[in-house]
Amino acid sequence: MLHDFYHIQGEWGNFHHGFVEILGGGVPGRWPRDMSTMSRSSLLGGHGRREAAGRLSSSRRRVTVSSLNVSTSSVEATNSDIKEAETLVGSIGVALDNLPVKPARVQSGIGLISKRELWRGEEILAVPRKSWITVATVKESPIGSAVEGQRPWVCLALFLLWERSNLNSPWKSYFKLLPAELNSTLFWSDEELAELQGTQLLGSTLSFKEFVETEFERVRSEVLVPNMALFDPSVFNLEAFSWAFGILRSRTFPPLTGEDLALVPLADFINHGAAASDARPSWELRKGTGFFGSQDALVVRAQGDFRAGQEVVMDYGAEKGNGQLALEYGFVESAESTAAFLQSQSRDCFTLTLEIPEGDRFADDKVDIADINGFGASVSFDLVCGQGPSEDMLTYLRLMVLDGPDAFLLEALFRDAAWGHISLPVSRENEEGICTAMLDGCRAALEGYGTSVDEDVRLLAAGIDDPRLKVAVVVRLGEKRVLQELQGWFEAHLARLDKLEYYAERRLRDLGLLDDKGFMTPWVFNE
Ligand SMILES: C[S@@+](CC[C@H](N)C(=O)[O-])C[C@H]1O[C@@H](n2cnc3c(N)ncnc32)[C@H](O)[C@@H]1O
Repeated sequence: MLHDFYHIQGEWGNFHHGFVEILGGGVPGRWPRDMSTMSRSSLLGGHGRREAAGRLSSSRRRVTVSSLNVSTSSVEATNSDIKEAETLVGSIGVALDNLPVKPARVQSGIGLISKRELWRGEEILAVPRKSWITVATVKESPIGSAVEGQRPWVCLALFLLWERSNLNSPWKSYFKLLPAELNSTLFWSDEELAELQGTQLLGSTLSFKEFVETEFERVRSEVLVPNMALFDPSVFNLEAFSWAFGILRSRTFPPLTGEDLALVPLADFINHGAAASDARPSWELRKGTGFFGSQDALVVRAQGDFRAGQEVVMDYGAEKGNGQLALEYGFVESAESTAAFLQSQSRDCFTLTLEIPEGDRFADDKVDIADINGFGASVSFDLVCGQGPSEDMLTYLRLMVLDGPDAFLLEALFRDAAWGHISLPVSRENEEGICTAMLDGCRAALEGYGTSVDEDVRLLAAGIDDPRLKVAVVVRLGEKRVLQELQGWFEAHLARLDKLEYYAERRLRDLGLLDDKGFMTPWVFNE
C-alpha cells in the first residue's frame, strides 16, 4: 500500500520516520528479514535521467547541488531571475521596500539576503494566504472539478503543470523561477545511482520512483484520461508529474504540509543552512482575524542572528540526515573542508528497521508486548553517530531474540511488566543473541556497499568535481560510519557480557537475597 505524500518513506522510512514509508519493496535496513540481502536494491528498471517535461521557460536556471560544503555549489541564478523574483514579490502583495530581506543570487540558486541585522525569532516576511497555492486554489481553477477527491499533493502537482503554461497566471513570475531540473536523487541517471550501491538512499530513491510512477498511473486513469480536453498528454506525462512531485517535496515545509499542503512563493526562496540556531520552525502560520481584511499569513522567522548582507537560511529539518536531504532537496550538508567533514558526523544517519519474525514461535506474545509499549511488529530506529543504540532499541532487540529459559517473561502473567524487565539485560544468552544479530547485520550491510570507508575518504580528500558524485560519496560514507560505530558498540558490549547483571541476579537483589557484592545473603545460605 502506498502512503501519503509526507510519509512516503521506505524503511529509511523514518529516517526520520517516514523517510520512506513507502512500504514494501526490499528497502535496505530491515532486520532480521533481509539480514543477508540488505542494501542490494536492484538498479534495473530504466530510471534514466529525466528532464522536466512540459512547457518550460527557456530562461530556466539549472540548479546544481552543493556537496561537501553547501556553500560550494555551482548554481546559476541570473540577474534576470532576480528581477523576476522582485516582480514576484510585488505580485503577491508584499512590499519589497518594507522587507528586511531581498531575493538575491546565492550559491544555492536564489536565496534571501538580509538588508539589515536580523535577530533570532524576528519576523522576516509574511505572505498572505491569497498568494499561496493551496488545494482551495486548485478547486477554484478550471481543473478543480476534475481533481475532486484527489490527495492534496496530487491536486497541487497537476495545478503546477496546468498553471505554468498559463500566460495570465498570477504566479507567472513564480513559475518562471521554478528550477526546470532538480537534483533530488529521484532524478539521477542509472549511472549516477550506481554510486549509491548498497545505500539506504538508493532504496528510498527507488521507492520514491515507484511511488510516483504508481501514483501517475492511477491519476492517469482516474483524472487525465477521463478529462482529455483539459489535460494534454504531452504536458501531463510522467516526467512532468515527477518534476511537480520534486518541486512540492523540496519547497513545502511544516506547518503547510499534508492536508494543508501549500506552495508559498517567496517564503520558499529560503535555503537550508547551518546558521540556523533556533529549534523553533522557521515557517509559522499566523491566523487572520478577518477584521479589516486581515487574513492568514505564512510568517517566516529568522532561526538565527544574521548580519546585513548575509544570506538568511533555515534548517530544513534538524532530524534529517544527509540521505534525506539528498533525496528531498538534492544536496547534502557538511563542513567547510574535508578534514572538518570527517570530524563532523551530525548528518550521518542510518535507519534500522527491526521486526519480530513472523515465524518466531513466540511472535504473538512478542508483538503483544511491543504493542502494549507503543511499538509494533516492526520498528524503525534512526541511528546517528556518537549516540549508540537507544534504550528502546536494546529493549526491542532483547524482545526479538528472547527464547529458551527466558521465554517465561513472555507469559501473560508478566505482560504488563515484561518491557520493564527486558529494558535491562535478561540473560547472558539473550544479550549475546542481540550482539550476534547486530554484528551479523552490520557486517552484511557493510558488505553491500560498493566502496570502503577508506576509499570514500580518499576520494573526498582528492576532491570531487561532480556535485552528484560528491553527494553520493558523502551519503554512503555517512551510512557506513554509523554502521561501523554500531558494530564497535556491539563488539564492546559482547566483551563485557560477564560484567553485566542479569534478570535472575536483579530479582534476588530486589528480594534482598543478594548483597551488594553479588553474594547470597547468609539467610539464603542457611536455607
Ligand atoms: C526551498 S528551495 C530554495 C530556493 C532555491 N535555492 C531556488 O533557487 O529556488 C529548495 C532548493 O534550494 C536548493 N538549496 C537549498 N538549500 C541549499 C543548500 N544549502 N545547498 C545547496 N542547495 C540548496 C536545493 O536545490 C533545494 O531543493
